[in-house]
Amino acid sequence: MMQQYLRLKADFPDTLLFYRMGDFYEMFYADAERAAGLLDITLTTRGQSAGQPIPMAGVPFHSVDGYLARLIKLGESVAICEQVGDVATSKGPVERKVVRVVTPGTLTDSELLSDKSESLLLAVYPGARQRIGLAWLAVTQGQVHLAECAADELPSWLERIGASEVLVPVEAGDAFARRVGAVRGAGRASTLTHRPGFQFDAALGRRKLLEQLQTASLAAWNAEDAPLAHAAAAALLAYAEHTQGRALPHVRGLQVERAGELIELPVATRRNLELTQTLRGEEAPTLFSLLDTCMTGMGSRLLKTWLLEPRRDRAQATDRLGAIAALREGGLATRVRAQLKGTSDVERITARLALAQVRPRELVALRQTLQKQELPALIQRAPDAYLTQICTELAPPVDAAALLQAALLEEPAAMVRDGGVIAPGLDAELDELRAIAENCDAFLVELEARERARTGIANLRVQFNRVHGFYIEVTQGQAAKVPDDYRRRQTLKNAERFITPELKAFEDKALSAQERALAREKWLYEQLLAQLQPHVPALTRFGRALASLDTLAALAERSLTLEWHAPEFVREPCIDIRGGRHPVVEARLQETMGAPFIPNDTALGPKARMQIITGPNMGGKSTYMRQVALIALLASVGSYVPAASCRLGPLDAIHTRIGAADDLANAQSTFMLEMTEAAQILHSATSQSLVLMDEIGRGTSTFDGLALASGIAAYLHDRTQAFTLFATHYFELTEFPATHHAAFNVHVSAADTAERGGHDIVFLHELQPGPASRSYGIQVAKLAGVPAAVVNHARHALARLEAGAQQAQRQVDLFTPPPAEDTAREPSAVESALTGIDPDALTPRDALDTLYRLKKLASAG
Ligand SMILES: Nc1ncnc2c1ncn2[C@@H]1O[C@H](COP(=O)(O)OP(=O)(O)OP(=O)(O)O)[C@@H](O)[C@H]1O
Repeated sequence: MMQQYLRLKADFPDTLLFYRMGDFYEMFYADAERAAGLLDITLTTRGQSAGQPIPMAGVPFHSVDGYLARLIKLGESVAICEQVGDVATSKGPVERKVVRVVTPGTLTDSELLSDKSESLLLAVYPGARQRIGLAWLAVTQGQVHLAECAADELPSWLERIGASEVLVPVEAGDAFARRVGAVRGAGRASTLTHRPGFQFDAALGRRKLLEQLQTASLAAWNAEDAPLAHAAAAALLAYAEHTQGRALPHVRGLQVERAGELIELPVATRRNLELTQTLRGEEAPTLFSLLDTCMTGMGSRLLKTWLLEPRRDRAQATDRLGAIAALREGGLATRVRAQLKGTSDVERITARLALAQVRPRELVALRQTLQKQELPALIQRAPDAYLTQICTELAPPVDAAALLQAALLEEPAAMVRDGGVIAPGLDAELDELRAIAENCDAFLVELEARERARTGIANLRVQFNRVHGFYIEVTQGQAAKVPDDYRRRQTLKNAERFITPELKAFEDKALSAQERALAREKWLYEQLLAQLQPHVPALTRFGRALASLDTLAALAERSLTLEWHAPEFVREPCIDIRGGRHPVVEARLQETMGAPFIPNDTALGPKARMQIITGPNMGGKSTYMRQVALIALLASVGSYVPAASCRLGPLDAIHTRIGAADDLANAQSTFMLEMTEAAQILHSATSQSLVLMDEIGRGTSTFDGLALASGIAAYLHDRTQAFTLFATHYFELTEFPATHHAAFNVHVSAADTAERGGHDIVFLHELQPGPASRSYGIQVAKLAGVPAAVVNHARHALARLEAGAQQAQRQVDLFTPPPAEDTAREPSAVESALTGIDPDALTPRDALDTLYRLKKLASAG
């Protein structure tokens, strides 16, 4: 057995091997030690190897899912090795095989996956000339994504995709693997898996893609000319198949992603805007948690993708807005959502069906969803092209529903191996075998009565247990009375157990009937899955249509409940918002204090591109800036927005630089991080980007900070010309608009409360034109509970500082551009002459002449 184990283990050196032995999965040697540590299970030993006991640890097979979940969370992969041979007939250890490998990027079990997010597998192939090929998929979805990028763009792609597991060629080297491994997507590190370089083969990848898509060309997807992505796809598909132990018949879609098509949302932006995670890493409250009232997991997952992948082109967003408008009419969204309630996760169930991993109860859930016919009727008359298209895709494959109806019990067992899954009437043989097993009880009662009469033993009992099978039990006192045809099976303290030829014959028949019924059910279930395979593409389409409808209906419901309005897309560059609100802050205010959110307007256009925002701490600057970004994002996604109206011009990116905690993990100081993020923005923002700068420069000394902030503002204003919201505490910056035509001052208002002698403050949260008149730091400190002595001290110190500053009357002009560096200066006559001289070619006489000439030139210059 150990030889068999070691042979199997040799194919999975870096993966924990769960080796099935009876009711347990066992691990040996280093695997056992590692798993014992990770799972906190007992480490024992079994047998010996080279005189040493072999370490062993195991988990019961019926609770394996819980252990798998924990290992996968820790980034481990597990190869599941099952007994595939017949225990009864095999000589030596029963044949075993690794049936699937569970890895972080290829999960399919519903127990291991989150309902609301995908687990993605990504392959990265570094090609020639600093180009990189990327291919990724979720095994539970039907689509492969391809992309190619320059080497320096790789980190942002990795962050955006946020894969759970990344495949890299072994040959790419440690430095490359470290670079890939260092990037954290979606707030977590991905597991890095090395694959042999030959698997990253472009020709093979193209062929595999053609096979998956069942077509002769990739041209329809615009994917012919992407050899590096094809190479990545080869490794991706090979690995996905390897882990599932079979082909992936449900993967039938392809999408090529090009950097320029999406609105760029760098990781800092996603984090700062708290799109799917709060700054503290929690799931709520975020924009996603506020929006996600979807009725199904597939709807929620689709909504998340929509939120994170808005397109620059507005066609898709316009379609969605049209559908939402139609769903808002006459309570249609409410009726659709009522129908969607209780809908099963068709997308995942279909994927698991395609991989033959689907459980009976999932199929019953699918059947119920397929049998619901009301949805198409509900939306078919809605006057919207997108909804009409969804409606045609919502026609479920009727044959699949019929197959499921005929084959499965109403409430089947959880596992096929337990039996009790297949409906009566499907298969005559199964029905017969079941009848035998069910008639057992009647036969036994009858046999007991007969044997009591024959032997005269009144307390004789016919019984069954798993170890000994059927037996007749007689107490010790009566044992002498048993007839000759009784054979002793077991002797207990107070009783003897016997078997008779008749009972033995019955036992053989009953047990084998039960066993055969189980085997028959398993076979019938496999047949059912095979019969359902042709319906996989239709089911995939059906699932996608349900998910889209669910997402749209949720957005419609949100827009009604939260009183949002449709945005308008325009060609001219502008961000024009009336009565804009921050949706998450507004919801929280309402929940916690029942207080209203103060709406604010934003008017950015070619002549007014930059707002310099001042005002007290706690005044609402950050909230205001984020709300503008969120409204622009929501509009681009194709959702209604928290504003009375919104006109939005072209948008290619949303950049944010907002103070965050030190990134200690990456050993960067706050200031270093601040400048790195600022540098990235200055390099990549364009005149169609929206840039949020919150208190840039505050991480260093006042003069340094102010100087840098003014430099950055000038660069964004003059060169980048992006729409910029620039919040600052440097009052000096309120002078900036005086010399920069497209910049203007606004401030969040606050008022002194007169009744307390002007020493307290109320925040009005209203955005008003012009600079703030003064700062309120000391009042805010007082509000925060800083001791009165400190506040008093500060107030006096402030008065002295302000008086001193007035006396000095500094006249530093921060915004005059620095003198241009004299790089383009013409060379002087002497320099030109010097360039023309070749000293090695000069005779002493020439040299002397040249010297006189140069001297003359110099004096002339
Ligand atoms: N428009 C608004 N209406 C109602 N309440 C608001 C509004 N804007 C902000 N607030 C409230 O004020 C709090 C502080 O807002 P915010 O963090 O935006 O202030 P800030 O000016 O950026 O402060 P700091 O300069 O200290 O970062 C918010 O948490 C919110 O509760």
